[in-house]
Amino acid sequence: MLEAKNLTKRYGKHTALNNLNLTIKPGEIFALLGQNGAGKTTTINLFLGFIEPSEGWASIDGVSVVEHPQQIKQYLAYIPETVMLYPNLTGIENLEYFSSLAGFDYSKKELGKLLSTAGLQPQAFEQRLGGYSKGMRQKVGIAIAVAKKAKVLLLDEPTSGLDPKASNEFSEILKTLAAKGTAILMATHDIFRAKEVATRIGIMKEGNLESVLHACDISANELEALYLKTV
Ligand SMILES: Nc1ncnc2c1ncn2[C@@H]1O[C@H](COP(=O)(O)OP(=O)(O)OP(=O)(O)O)[C@@H](O)[C@H]1O
Repeated sequence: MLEAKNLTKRYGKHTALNNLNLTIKPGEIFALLGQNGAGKTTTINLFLGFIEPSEGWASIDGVSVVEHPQQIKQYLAYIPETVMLYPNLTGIENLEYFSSLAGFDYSKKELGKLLSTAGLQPQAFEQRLGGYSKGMRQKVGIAIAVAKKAKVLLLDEPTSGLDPKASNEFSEILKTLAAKGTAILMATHDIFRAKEVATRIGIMKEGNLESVLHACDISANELEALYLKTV
């Protein structure tokens, strides 16, 4: 479970995130929408412990991000817009390396199964990452998250630049992970993808979480209209 309580980040006089109160339960996919500079990445970076809050706190399963940064790293997986992996290693070698860093020792067969579950085609397993498409790299990122048994998945613009098919596959994988109990927070500019994949959607403006909706209560067109009205 992800929790933010009065979470605030200021840079000098500028408030990047203002008094965020948010709980994301296991099995939930929460999509954060908002214009450039709304505070989406700041929110994710506070959960990751990349930056410290000015006020309030962020926690994962009740464990404070600021007080227990090492413990938090075991709980979460992060998929940025471009997943950073080793281009000279193959898909399976990257997965092996990153899961061993997290303390897991998988057999080749288990690693292959993890990559398959993330949607990667078997012929790509032994190919170097340098030749992978963005969608393929995202799948290795997902496989790493599953290999780490991450309770929480943080994603920053994960589908930007993916073609519609890859983006759709990615959404399906997120839904499968959520169904297994992962709590997912995803920052995105893609209103339609947010409506399609998320259980709840938050719209941010100038550091404030202006509204939170259940995806099932609103059509994509209504969401777009509300978004445009809010930002
Ligand atoms: N290191 C920093 N120093 C000063 N201001 C910062 C810093 N990082 C972010 N900001 C400011 O905080 C605000 C929120 O930025 P943030 O990156 O969270 O927005 P965002 O919603 O993720 O935008 P985008 O969609 O462009 O990624 C912006 O006004 C940004 O300029």
